[in-house]
Amino acid sequence: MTAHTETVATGLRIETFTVEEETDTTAGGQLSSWFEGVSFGFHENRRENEDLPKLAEAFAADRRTVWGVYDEQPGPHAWDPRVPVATYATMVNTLNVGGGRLLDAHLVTAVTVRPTHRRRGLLRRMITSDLQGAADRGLAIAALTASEATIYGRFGFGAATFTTSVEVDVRERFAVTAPAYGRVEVVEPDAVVGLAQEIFAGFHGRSLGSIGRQFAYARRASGLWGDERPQPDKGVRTAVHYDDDGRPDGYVTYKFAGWESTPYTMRVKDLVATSDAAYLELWRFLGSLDLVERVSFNLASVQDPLPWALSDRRCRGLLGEEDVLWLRILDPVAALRARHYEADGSLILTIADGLGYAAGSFELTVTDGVGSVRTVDEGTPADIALDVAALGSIYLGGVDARTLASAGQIRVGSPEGLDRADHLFSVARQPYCITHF
Ligand SMILES: CC(=O)SCCNC(=O)CCNC(=O)[C@H](O)C(C)(C)COP(=O)(O)OP(=O)(O)OC[C@H]1O[C@@H](n2cnc3c(N)ncnc32)[C@H](O)[C@@H]1OP(=O)(O)O
Repeated sequence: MTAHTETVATGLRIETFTVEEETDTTAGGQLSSWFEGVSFGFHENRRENEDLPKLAEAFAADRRTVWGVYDEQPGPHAWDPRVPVATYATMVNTLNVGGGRLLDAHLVTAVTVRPTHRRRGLLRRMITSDLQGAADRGLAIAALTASEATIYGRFGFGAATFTTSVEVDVRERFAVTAPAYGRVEVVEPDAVVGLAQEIFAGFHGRSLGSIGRQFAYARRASGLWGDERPQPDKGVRTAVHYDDDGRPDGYVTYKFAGWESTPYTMRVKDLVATSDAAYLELWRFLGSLDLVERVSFNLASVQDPLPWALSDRRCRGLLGEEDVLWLRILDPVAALRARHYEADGSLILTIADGLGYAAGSFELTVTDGVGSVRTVDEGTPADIALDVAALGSIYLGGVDARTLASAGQIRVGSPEGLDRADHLFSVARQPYCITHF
């Protein structure tokens, strides 16, 4: 259902619409054509018409708003003008901001601009208009996962959470030393969806930096849906760990890389645990898979306990680190108030924001882990001065203020002020987001 249409440049029309259960999913319809645009932008296969109803159901459940830019003056033989030359989508889900607090965040996804229309300001047009709308609706934070690290800083987003890619040698020398508990069951895909949602909810509530998952996630994790299409991926298997009282406290879904791929490798698709102990039990299970020599996992925490729980820590090889969540603070007062703090103190910070939303000087005072924020006069000497993108990076504690000061991203009023900034924003457990959207 189209909510809004606007001409953005000569011959270019922007349309935003929401997806509902009754949305037309036939080939050539608005939604089907929009998916064609997204698939083109990410170099994926064309969509199968039969998949559309399931994708529409997922988008309706997520309450997504979808944007398309249409070329009204296509050249001769140009592709179907119903297929947008630029796409964009948003939804709201929760971000764990520490201490078990969940804050609604504005999530941006499916951003593409056709090569024939790139670098003419279409992304800028969509994202600035969208961020304004999110700010108007009172959302304090926007978030995305970025295809390239060079795109979103200019719009005020900073990299905020990180994961590591690991490869674990699970041959004879692999052994988890932590005491064993509970039991593992292999579970059928149909049962996985509910279990995955339940276990993820437990993880989400206790994990700083976690983003709530969209409708399709549990289906993809279980193999009911494949990565490319909402059709079963019959190679995906799931094991669920139950604690000593029979409560599910973790699951892992995995897929064999094939007999041609040596060493024989099992790829973890999704691994969610509600406690460190359950996490290690799932690794004990993965290490017990016969005929498998290596297990790969690309969403491990940067503070992964696994090597410390192995009798031979060198079984676990570190391949690299990736940024996951990028945050854009839209309302610094609301965002800084919402966050849980592990230390008390006060700080004056001056924020620069090219788009204006977060610009100003603020005093943050934390008492018993709860922040209160007030605006202060512009001339007030600041302890730290930073761009809103740098604030997004330190907001969850994924990088400390000192590191950003060393990198020239934070200007320091006094060494003591930097100490306080470090103290206030630091976290014992690094933020950990295992949701891509
Ligand atoms: C949240 C997500 O969905 S992440 C996925 C992002 N999408 C992709 O990676 C798919 C492939 N790429 C694309 O579709 C496009 O190149 C996009 C969406 C990245 C950029 O769209 P465009 O319409 O070309 O961007 P636009 O013209 O508005 O550029 C805005 C600014 O960003 C800069 N920019 C755009 N893309 C990039 C890039 N890939 N790397 C560095 N800078 C970029 C432009 O130079 C411009 O800078 P300026 O305003 O400071 O001069």
